[in-house]
Amino acid sequence: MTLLSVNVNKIAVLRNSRGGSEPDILRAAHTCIDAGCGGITVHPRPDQRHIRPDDVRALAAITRGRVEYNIEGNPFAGARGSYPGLIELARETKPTQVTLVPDGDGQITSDHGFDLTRDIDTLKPLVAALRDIGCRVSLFVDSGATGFEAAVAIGVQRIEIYTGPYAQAFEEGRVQEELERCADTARRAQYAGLAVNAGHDLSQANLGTFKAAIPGLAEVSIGHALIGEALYEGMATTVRNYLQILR
Ligand SMILES: CC(=O)[C@@H](O)[C@H](O)COP(=O)(O)O
Ligand SMILES: NCC(=O)COP(=O)(O)O
Repeated sequence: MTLLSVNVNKIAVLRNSRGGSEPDILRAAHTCIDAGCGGITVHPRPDQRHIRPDDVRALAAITRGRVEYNIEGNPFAGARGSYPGLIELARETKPTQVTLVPDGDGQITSDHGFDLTRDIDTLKPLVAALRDIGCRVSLFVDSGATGFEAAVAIGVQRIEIYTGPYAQAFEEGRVQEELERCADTARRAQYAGLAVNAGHDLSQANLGTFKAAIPGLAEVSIGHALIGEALYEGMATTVRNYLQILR
């Protein structure tokens, strides 16, 4: 069974749009956990547009001993600002897994993975620091990535395949080539000794096809589509509840 880790960034986007504490990110996480998800994911960014350091800490407390906790981000992000930084947050909160992602500070969302051949020396001390803290370490990579043996040699345990291009291809009805690229990437990573996660723009529409093509897929982290779908699927009940009050 592939573990579903729900990314709750978008709950925080909504909350931050008004200030205050609604919608409550912890209530949302509890709801996902009670519904049976296997993990909660956050991707704090240095501009704190959604997940803030206090959210990272509070979610660590409610996930501990119940489900996996996955913190994603660029370890160098906000290096010059007041944002505590990914490694410091991991040291404080001890998540199950840290997924390193090579985002720029102001990037609107993640849109590429590491080049393992070029980035491996930079990653080495970070991976070591995270392993010392006791976190599983995963690296965000594009389909078609190479250099998995080198990643294993520095202590990396998983990759997360960036599925944005897969989701785009699926929507455009030309999925086969990108799906095969993802499957080949997963096979090579597994052969090198890495477990394989996947994420970005996965949805109820495109997830089944992806899972069927990737034997042994360990985890998917899903936020944007899942939160949007939850709005649609919960909307009718909520409207009916309001109408009941107004009778
Ligand atoms: C690494 C990845 O694909 C996700 O974490 C995605 O970037 C979500 O981040 P945002 O919610 O900030 O777009
Ligand atoms: N790692 C991917 C993730 O956490 C969620 O990405 P998305 O579903 O918000 O695109």
